[in-house]
Amino acid sequence: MKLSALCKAANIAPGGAAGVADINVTGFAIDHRKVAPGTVFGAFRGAKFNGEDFIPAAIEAGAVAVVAAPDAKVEGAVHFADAEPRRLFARLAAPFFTPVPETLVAITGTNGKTSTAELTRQLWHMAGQRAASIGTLGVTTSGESVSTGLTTPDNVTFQANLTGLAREGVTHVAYEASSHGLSQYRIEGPRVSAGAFTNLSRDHLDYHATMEEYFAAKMRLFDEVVVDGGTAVIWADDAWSGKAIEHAKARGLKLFTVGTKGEDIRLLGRTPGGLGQKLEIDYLGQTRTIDLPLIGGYQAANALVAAGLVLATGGDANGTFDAMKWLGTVRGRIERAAISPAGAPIYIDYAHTPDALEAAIAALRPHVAGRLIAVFGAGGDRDQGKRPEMGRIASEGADVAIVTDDNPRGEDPAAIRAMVLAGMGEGAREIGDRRAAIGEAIAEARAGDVVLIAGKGHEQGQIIGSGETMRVLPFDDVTVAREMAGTLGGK
Ligand SMILES: CC(=O)N[C@H]1[C@@H](OP(=O)(O)OP(=O)(O)OC[C@H]2O[C@@H](n3ccc(=O)[nH]c3=O)[C@H](O)[C@@H]2O)O[C@H](CO)[C@@H](O)[C@@H]1O[C@H](C)C(=O)N[C@@H](C)C(=O)N[C@H](CCC(=O)O)C(=O)O
Ligand SMILES: Nc1ncnc2c1ncn2[C@@H]1O[C@H](COP(=O)(O)OP(=O)(O)OP(=O)(O)O)[C@@H](O)[C@H]1O
Ligand SMILES: N[C@H](CCC[C@H](N)C(=O)O)C(=O)O
Ligand SMILES: [Mg+2]
Repeated sequence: MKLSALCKAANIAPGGAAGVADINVTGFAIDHRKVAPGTVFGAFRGAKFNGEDFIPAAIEAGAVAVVAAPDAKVEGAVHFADAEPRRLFARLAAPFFTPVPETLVAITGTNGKTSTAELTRQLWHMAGQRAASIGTLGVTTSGESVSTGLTTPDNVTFQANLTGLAREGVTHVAYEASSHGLSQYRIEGPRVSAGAFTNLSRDHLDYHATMEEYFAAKMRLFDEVVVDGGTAVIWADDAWSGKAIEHAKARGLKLFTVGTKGEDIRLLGRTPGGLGQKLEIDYLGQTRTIDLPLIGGYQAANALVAAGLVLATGGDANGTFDAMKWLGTVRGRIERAAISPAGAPIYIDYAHTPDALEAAIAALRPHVAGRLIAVFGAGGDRDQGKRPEMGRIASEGADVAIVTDDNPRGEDPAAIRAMVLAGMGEGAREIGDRRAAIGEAIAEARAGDVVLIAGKGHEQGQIIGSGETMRVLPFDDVTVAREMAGTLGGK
């Protein structure tokens, strides 16, 4: 594709550079090691590196244009200059990455992005659409799931994935917009019909200075990313929902609110059952009952937001609400892994924030006749302030709380556990080795008890060390829970 055609399609002036018309563009890269002849290179100032340092090497490798800050030094290639080069790069790349699926929706919020994206995909699939989700679980279609390593992949991977999916015939994609992804313009480019906000609570305060800054990063979804005239689907029951609604209104988006305070899908009642729950909702003045085969108030919220996204993008109401009774468990989100020898169910959940841990405990509480035994930890090289809060929530909410390791990364695991334990009352237990901690919880469980293993969900490894010494030791909570239950005589 000619660079001039890209500029025209993206409505970008190439800054008076001569010869743009004749330049052939063969691809886009943000890492100079991926530059080939004909590539447009995005040189960004990052947390670890200054991409501008690699401009000469990128040009040497054949970059024909460089998107970078105005004061970057670009010699021997066209310089697309902008104070926000990541955004300009995404816009310039968008016409290159075609086709794209017709219907794109993005989900932001501290917790519930993966679940909502995946449940949206399932609802579309059941409505006969070719659908995919992109997020923490990777790129998921009805046939397979391929990991990308990040929740929100970099912009080139993201746009290339969308084109790949469209070529396979996928027309509908729901994807997660993490705050890192939003603040780094990783998901900019294609046309996004609707955005959803699930909730906001403490996380990532190592990356964002304050909760307000963290919220502002998320609100770029409504302020800038969703297309003019698109829809904002908002979970209305969160403390930050009112502010999210203000952003959507200020931008002139259509509002679709969901929850007990929702105006579009109003949750009237929720009754937990054995393996699921009954939801009573009001939609357009009509009361409906939904048999949701997932447990927990949090998963009810995510399923209803997913339904909101489907309806906001043209889905049929009767079909969508009916299909909710067939929704499948999202991998690692209140997923039942095994039954202990004494008959206690063992659930795996991805709760790695205080609010999520509270939600996971609340999800299981109605199913506990005896004691709730929780095994949990906090990740290394991440927000430290959340650790004692997680400790407090586990010791208040669970009957037995065992602190263990969860991806210590570059930190001393014992020091992380000590910070978690600082928030816990008497009786807190500490077993660093995750396998041993899971084993102890399962061995201890009696009939009527429920075991919760929180923090790693779908993850397949324990990350130990950082930089050159980083190792990922294979570890899967579901497998370990089954092995431990099996060894002890459960199933
Ligand atoms: C803090 C953060 O988000 N970092 C991500 C970000 O880095 P950055 O833009 O700051 O880049 P950098 O590494 O400083 O490098 C600057 C630029 O130089 C380029 N470069 C760098 C080295 C080189 O040799 N050549 C070269 O061209 C890089 O490609 C980059 O464009 O962009 C990189 C390229 O896409 C990511 O790999 C990197 O993710 C790191 C590994 C990471 O751990 N990110 C986590 C925190 C993250 O993003 N998590 C979120 C949220 C999770 C959640 O949902 O809670 C996620 O979306 O996954
Ligand atoms: N709507 C919700 N409200 C409160 N907690 C939730 C909600 N949805 C999920 N959770 C909790 O958060 C955990 C992670 O859920 P999920 O993976 O869907 O969120 P996420 O936003 O994608 O997380 P991440 O930022 O790590 O990608 C769940 O296992 C659960 O404990
Ligand atoms: N997207 C989150 C995942 C955390 C998962 C948890 N197991 C941990 O390692 O803290 C993060 O990178 O902060
Ligand atoms: Mg996620």
